[in-house]
Amino acid sequence: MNANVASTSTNNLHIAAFHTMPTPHAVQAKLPLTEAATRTVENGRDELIRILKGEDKRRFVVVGPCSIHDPIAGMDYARRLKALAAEVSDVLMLVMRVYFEKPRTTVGWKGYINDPHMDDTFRIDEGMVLARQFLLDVNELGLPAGTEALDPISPQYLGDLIAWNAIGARTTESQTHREMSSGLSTPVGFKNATNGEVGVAVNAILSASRPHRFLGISSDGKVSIVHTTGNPYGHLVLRGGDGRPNYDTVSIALAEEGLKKAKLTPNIVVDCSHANSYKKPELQPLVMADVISQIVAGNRSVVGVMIESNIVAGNQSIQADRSKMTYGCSVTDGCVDWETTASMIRDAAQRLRGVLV
Ligand SMILES: O=C[C@H](O)[C@H](O)COP(=O)(O)O
Ligand SMILES: C=C(OP(=O)(O)O)C(=O)O
Repeated sequence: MNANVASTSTNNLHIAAFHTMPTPHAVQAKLPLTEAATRTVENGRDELIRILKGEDKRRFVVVGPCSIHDPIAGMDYARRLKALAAEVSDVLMLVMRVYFEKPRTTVGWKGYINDPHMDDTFRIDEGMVLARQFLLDVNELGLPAGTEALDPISPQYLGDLIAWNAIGARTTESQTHREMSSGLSTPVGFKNATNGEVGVAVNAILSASRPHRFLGISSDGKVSIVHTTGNPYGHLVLRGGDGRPNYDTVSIALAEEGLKKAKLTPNIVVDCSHANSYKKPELQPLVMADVISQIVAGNRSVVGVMIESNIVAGNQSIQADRSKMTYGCSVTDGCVDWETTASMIRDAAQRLRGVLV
């Protein structure tokens, strides 16, 4: 690592250091994609695309911790989810939420890549390798992974291991994220804004579907002009906003109308967490049950749901003394516990059997 700042009287006044990162190619060479992981990523993306095209009548569920902070607990969760995925695969496709980058309302821990040791040492170089190892392990189990694409450079390091990307509520309106999405290799779910505005996500889907030219990095770490071809698999994620849910039948009908007006396929994912459950994780089962009722009643636009779930319910603060922390409990948003998650998914599968069209 080096640390030098070429500052002048007008430049880099607030930058203390530049530490060089290993290139994406170097990180990938250290932890290469295996055959089993490649199969999981390719099959996961294909299944998602078939669901988005209406060729596969199942629905997908992006489910897992609000953020990964402990890879041992994360893999414990992944193994449970893999077994559950096999049980419900006739009607539901499960994608594990593997979120490493947290967009904060103000400040706070920004995730496993930014600060993997959770002690403000900010070893992004180590975090990137640890995140890649975790994604490899999840994919080798045969479980596809979904993540939030927040940092526009990270996909060059990790994108080959991701089956589904989200653009978050705080960045759906950002040109940088729309440009990045236009080049991502996966289907991308754009969330409505934190104030509940859905139009920005519809605009994001349109923007990302077109080719763009912008500044980025190549796999050998060179600043480059990136040429993208456009992403045809953008869809809408309703997460509620401004303290109000938006998964009810009227909100979904309005969202469908907005997508159709923009000449987009009305594909909607409902995030059972965030403002849809007033940030009370214990309300997520009610949201999910309501959305499943809409599908059972004939709704075709809801293609998936998202659940924030962990081994243990709720959340906890990060403590310097790790022995005081609860295993398998979120350090960001509160989650439902494993038992609740399994029964939400089993109930949904039970109700969907025989009714999916
Ligand atoms: O899902 C994650 C959080 O809602 C998001 O990162 C914002 O978190 P914060 O409001 O605690 O910063
Ligand atoms: C940050 C998240 O959600 P949102 O962008 O909807 O706030 C998340 O799902 O982790």
